Amino acid sequence: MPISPTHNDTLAAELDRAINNKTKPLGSLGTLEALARQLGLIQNTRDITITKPAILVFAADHGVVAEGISAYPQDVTWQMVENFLAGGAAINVFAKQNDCALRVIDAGVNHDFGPRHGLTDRKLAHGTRNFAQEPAMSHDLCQTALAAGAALAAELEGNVVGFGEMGIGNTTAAAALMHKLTGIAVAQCVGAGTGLSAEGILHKQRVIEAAVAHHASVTEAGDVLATFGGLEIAMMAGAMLKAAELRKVLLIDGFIVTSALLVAARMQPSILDYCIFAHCSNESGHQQMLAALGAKPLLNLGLRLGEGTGCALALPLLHAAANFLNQMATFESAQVSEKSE
Ligand SMILES: Cc1cc2ncn([C@H]3O[C@H](COP(=O)(O)O)[C@@H](O)[C@H]3O)c2cc1C
Ligand SMILES: O=C(O)c1cccnc1
Repeated sequence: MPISPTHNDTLAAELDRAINNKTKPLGSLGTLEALARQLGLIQNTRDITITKPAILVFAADHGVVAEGISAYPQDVTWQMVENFLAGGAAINVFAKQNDCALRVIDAGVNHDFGPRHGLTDRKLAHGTRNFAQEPAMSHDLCQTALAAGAALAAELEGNVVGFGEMGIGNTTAAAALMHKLTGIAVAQCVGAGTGLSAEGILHKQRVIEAAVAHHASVTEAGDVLATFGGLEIAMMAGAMLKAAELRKVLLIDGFIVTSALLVAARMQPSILDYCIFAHCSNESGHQQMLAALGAKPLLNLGLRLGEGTGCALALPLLHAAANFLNQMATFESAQVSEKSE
């Protein structure tokens, strides 16, 4: 199903009028005003609501770790999934703090968890293949991941969904996707990830450069995703597309989540109307990736973690935007004098 653009001149004018009539100098709530307007357009109403926000954290492993492109071993992926289930990760803390539901999805972790309370098992493989040598996924596997993500988004009860991820090596996949989908040089797409040295970053760059040369003929977004992506990235892209189709608000986290959106936006550009960019990550490359999407992030906290942490931290700003529009008095109702010149 196509994603409808949110453009609506009549509603936009109504929202602007409602925002401007609040007891404050014109424009003085800055970015919150733009946010309220966007929420109204997404929800197609002047009465915006934030109900049952949830963050979906997609986890999967990456064959490209065999090239030595991460500062941490692959086992950290499943160990962190255990940590999510035990409530001990940063995303658990921030989601709880902001009354946000959390759902952890095994999209393709290289570990057998067995049936586990709190883990949504959508495992499609024990990780992807090493894209330095062969495509990460077959076309069919990638399509299955997109469809599984869409099915998860269709189950959401709330109207705001944040996206997070866990997968050692996934900044390498995300950088390759960024290069292929924006044309920005690989050197500007790579960063330290979990903390590579300058030498490590250069090696990561060389690995990606060799891989993109190896797969030079791949250009279509779905093929780029299958060749360089991860199962968590593909499942996220599928969930994003379906969530936007269902007119949910999409909260976009850091470098890896934004790379999934790059893919989704290539498939359906109108998805961008539904996206709120939580923050600009410290992963070098994220700023340019956001610029390529014309995105203005809400926060700039120097985060470089992922897991959806930026989404959880930005959620109070969405509440603030909804609350000021719904609860502030107008000049008329509060009998406050309007601007005199
Ligand atoms: C303990 C730990 C917790 C994390 N939580 C998220 N990531 C983040 O780091 C990984 C990407 O970095 P790279 O591409 O360099 O491997 C992803 O799993 C991401 O979510 C973590 C990484 C570690 C080590
Ligand atoms: O921006 C992110 O999401 C990010 C950056 C570094 C490592 N993991 C995640």
